[in-house]
Amino acid sequence: MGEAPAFLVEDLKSNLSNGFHLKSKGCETAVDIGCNRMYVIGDPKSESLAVRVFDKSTNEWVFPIVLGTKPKASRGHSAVVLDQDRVLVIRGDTSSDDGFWFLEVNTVFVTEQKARLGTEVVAWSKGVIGEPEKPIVISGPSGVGKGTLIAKLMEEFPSMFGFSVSHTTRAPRNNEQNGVHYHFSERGAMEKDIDGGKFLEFAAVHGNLYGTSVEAVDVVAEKGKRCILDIDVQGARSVRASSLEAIFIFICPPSFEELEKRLRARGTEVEEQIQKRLRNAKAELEQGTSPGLFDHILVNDDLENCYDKLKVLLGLTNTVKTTPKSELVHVPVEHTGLKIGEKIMMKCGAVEQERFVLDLGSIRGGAPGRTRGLRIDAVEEPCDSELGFLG
Ligand SMILES: Nc1nc2c(ncn2[C@@H]2O[C@H](COP(=O)(O)OP(=O)(O)O)[C@@H](O)[C@H]2O)c(=O)[nH]1
Ligand SMILES: Nc1ncnc2c1ncn2[C@@H]1O[C@H](COP(=O)(O)OP(=O)(O)O)[C@@H](O)[C@H]1O
Repeated sequence: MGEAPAFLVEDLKSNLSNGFHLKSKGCETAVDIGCNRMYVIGDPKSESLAVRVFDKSTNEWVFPIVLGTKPKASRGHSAVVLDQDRVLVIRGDTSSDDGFWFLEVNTVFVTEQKARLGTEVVAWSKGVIGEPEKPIVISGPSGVGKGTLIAKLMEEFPSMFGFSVSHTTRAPRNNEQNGVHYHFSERGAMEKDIDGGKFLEFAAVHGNLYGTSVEAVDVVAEKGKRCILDIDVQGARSVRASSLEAIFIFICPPSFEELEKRLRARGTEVEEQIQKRLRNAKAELEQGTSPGLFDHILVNDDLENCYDKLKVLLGLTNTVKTTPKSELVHVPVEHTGLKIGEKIMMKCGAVEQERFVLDLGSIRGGAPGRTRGLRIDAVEEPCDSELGFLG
C-alpha cells in the first residue's frame, strides 16, 4: 500500500522489474493493493486511462471489465491507494472539477458485479468537490401529472435542472423525440447494457422495460445541473438502495376517477394500455403512500397549487438559489499525492509548488455514480515541516 507518484515513461525503466513492459509515449502507474494484485492504470502508447491487473500469484495479466463513466485521456496522472477497495487517480493537466477519479476495485458494487459476471471487474466513479444538490426522484401513477410538473420546473429554472433521459423499450408517442424524452431502445440492446452494469436502476413497467443509465445522470451533473428522474416506484426503491442520494417525491391524484379522466384526456394510449395503467396505478398508489420510501407526497389537484408546493419543498421560492461553484484548482502534469489519514497532500509542479490538501473525510456515494463530498483545503504552513513532505 502507499502512494505511487505520477511518472512519465522516461522515468519508468526502473519499473521494468515489476514485470511489465513499458515503452514509447504514455503514462502508466502501478499500484499494489495487496492480495497479490497489482493494478496498472494508463497506457504506454496513449494517454488513455486503461486498467489492467497483474495477478502475482499466477504471474498473469487480467483485463477487467471496466464499468462506470471513464475519465478522459490524461497527460500524466498519479494514483494513491486509499484502501483495499479504492484507488484515487489524479489526472494531470486538469482542473479540480475533472481531476479526481476513484477506481473501485473491491467496493460492494464491484464485488457484486464480479460475482455476477464471473470475471475481474473495476469501476470508475468521478470525485465531485463539495456538496452538490441532491437529484430529485419523482414518481406517481401514469397520468397523474409528473411530466407536466417537471416540464414547468425545467421551463422556469432552465439553468438549474436537467432531466435524466431514461431508456425504454416502449414505442415513442407522436410528440416524443429520441434522446429528449427517452432513449428508445431495443429490448435486447437494453438488456445487454443492463448486464454490462450501465444502469443505475431499471424496472418492467406496464409491460415495457425502463431504466436510468449511469450516463443519463452523469450528463446532467456534468452540466452542473440538478438532476430530475421521472421513474416508477420500483425504480425509486432501487435508487434508495443505491449510492445515489436523492430526494424522493411521490405525486398522487386527487381521486382515482380524476386520474382516469386525465389519462384518457391525454389521448396518448390505446384502451388496452389505459386499462393496464389504471390497474397498475392501484398498486403504485399503495406503495407510494406507504411509509419509508418517499420523503414527500404531493397531491396534484390544482396544477398551479401543486407546482407551488413542489417549489417550496425544493427551496425554490423567493430567490433563485445558485450553487456556488467551488474554486477550481489546476492540477499540472507533474504532481504527487501523499495519503495521510483521510487527507491527500498534493504537491504540484517541479519547483514552485502549488500545494493543497484534498480532504476525503466526508466522501459518499461511489460507483455506479459519483463520489461526492471531496474538499479542497489550503495548506497550513506548519504541516510542511511536520510532514517533511511539502518543503
Ligand atoms: N424504473 C424506471 N421507471 C421509469 C423510467 N422512466 C420512466 N419510468 C416510469 O415508467 C412509467 C411509464 O412511463 P411512460 O411510458 O412515459 O408513461 P406515463 O407515466 O404515462 O407518462 C412511469 O411511471 C415512469 O415514471 C426509468 O428510467 N426507470
Ligand atoms: N393538476 C392537473 N389538473 C388537470 N390536468 C392535469 C393536471 N396535471 C396534469 N394534467 C394533465 O393530465 C395529463 C397527464 O399528465 P402527464 O404530465 O402526462 O402525466 P404523467 O407524466 O404523470 O403520466 C396531461 O394531459 C396533463 O396536461
